[in-house]
Amino acid sequence: MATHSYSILPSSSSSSIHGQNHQRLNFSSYIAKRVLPAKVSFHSRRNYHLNVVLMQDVIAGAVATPATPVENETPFKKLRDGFLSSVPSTQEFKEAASFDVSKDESTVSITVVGASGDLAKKKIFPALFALYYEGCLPKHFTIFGYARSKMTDAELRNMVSKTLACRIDKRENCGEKIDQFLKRCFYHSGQYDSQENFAELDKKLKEHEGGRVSNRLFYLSIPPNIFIDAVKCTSSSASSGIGWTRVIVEKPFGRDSDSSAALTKALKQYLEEDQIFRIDHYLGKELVENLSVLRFSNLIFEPLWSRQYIRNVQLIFSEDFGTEGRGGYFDNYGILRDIMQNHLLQILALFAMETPVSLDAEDIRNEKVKVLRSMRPLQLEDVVVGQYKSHTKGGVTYPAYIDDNTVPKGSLTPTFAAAALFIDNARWDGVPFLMKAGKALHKKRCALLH
Ligand SMILES: NC(=O)C1=CN([C@@H]2O[C@H](COP(=O)(O)OP(=O)(O)OC[C@H]3O[C@@H](n4cnc5c(N)ncnc54)[C@H](OP(=O)(O)O)[C@@H]3O)[C@@H](O)[C@H]2O)C=CC1
Ligand SMILES: O=C1O[C@H](COP(=O)(O)O)[C@@H](O)[C@H](O)[C@H]1O
Repeated sequence: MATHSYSILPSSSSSSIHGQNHQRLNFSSYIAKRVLPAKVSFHSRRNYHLNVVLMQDVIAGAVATPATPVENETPFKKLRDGFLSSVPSTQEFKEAASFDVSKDESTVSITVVGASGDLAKKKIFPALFALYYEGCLPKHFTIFGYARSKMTDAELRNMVSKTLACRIDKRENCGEKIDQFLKRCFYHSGQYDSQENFAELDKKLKEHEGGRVSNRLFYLSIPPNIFIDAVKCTSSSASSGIGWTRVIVEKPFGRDSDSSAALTKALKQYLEEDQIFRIDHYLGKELVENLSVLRFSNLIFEPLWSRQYIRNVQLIFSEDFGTEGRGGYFDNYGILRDIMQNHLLQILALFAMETPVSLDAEDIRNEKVKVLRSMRPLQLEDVVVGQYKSHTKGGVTYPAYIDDNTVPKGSLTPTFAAAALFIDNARWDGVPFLMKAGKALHKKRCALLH
């Protein structure tokens, strides 16, 4: 396990956090169960958290059940029932996607832009395989990896195969399924700003689509500073002529408020809003989904969920590994923009928000926005930043952040940050929300303590 020492960086290299609330698509642990098929809408039927299976057990067991309250048909009860009933089955996902796996003759082509990278390997390909394994992809689908790195189809398949596992309940025919899935995976090497390279991709996609109605999904698994180039080329040279074209945009959505607004404006030049899907995968984690169920499904929690009973709230993210070749992305953003401004801030907003009017995505978003607007601007004296140094333990030497050859020499980008945030409203007045996030720490964990 890598245990690095940290150097504290000068305060000039720290950033203030401006709460933004762009993400709206929840993936279930990166298993985008409602993402892909023909005619599919990215908005779930219930419009909100879908993957809440384990919470029912918690509610039934581990979490104290209060004396049975008198249950009138109150808005709270409706909301609670909404949360409790939001346990989808695979069948429900298929229905939500409104496609028939066996009959639909349209195609879905999924292009993972940045396929050579960390996110693609660790999460996107495994998630796509999980969808395939569960029968949630339509009959005709193709997956293309796209990146600058040179790779053959066979090399991509080899890379992807190392990350696939049958994590789902039934493990029958797993090997066979993996082989079938890999046969649907292809690779095209190109620049992110080359219309010509995207036109070549378009040609290959058309060959696979075979003249059917073709729906295309582009997953931008690349650093945000190249989103616009990629979207521009996608839109001009590789969008679908006879079907929908959609783009998934990763976080961080810009570097600050201005660049975020500029990114939105630029995306709108090439895409309609309903083609853009902004993602924060922490919203699909069980911990996060369970949070809302726990809170809004139990009457006992409501009176306890405030400054009267909570002294502080801690949001902790730590990883026991460093950047490991991701400097090309990470060094431009640092831990504040990589983790705090999006993942931890989303959790904070969900934790602190008032009860939404309904489970509708807009109602939940509105409550989250109110929390963010009530937040006090972060003061420099309430932030500490640091960067991991080299460390030797048990004869093993772990590299410093700046030893990663993808990190620019002398970089001061923070890989660790801790901050105290405050929400100036009646519920949370005076309660510090303490965020801590770091790479190359003692252990991998994400925790919410209060
Ligand atoms: N890694 C993760 O677990 C997660 C990442 N994300 C988000 O996904 C996106 C990609 O992250 P991740 O995969 O980790 O990053 P990587 O550093 O692995 O970059 C992905 C790919 O983008 C290309 N690339 C990297 N840096 C540059 C650059 N400066 N200019 C042009 N191309 C570049 C590389 O492909 P090539 O050189 O072959 O073109 C690389 O393989 C980020 O927005 C990140 O926030 C979100 C959730 C989790
Ligand atoms: O968004 C990101 O998340 C991962 C951590 O995700 P997890 O689901 O494995 O906890 C992080 O490694 C990466 O730096 C960041 O971009």
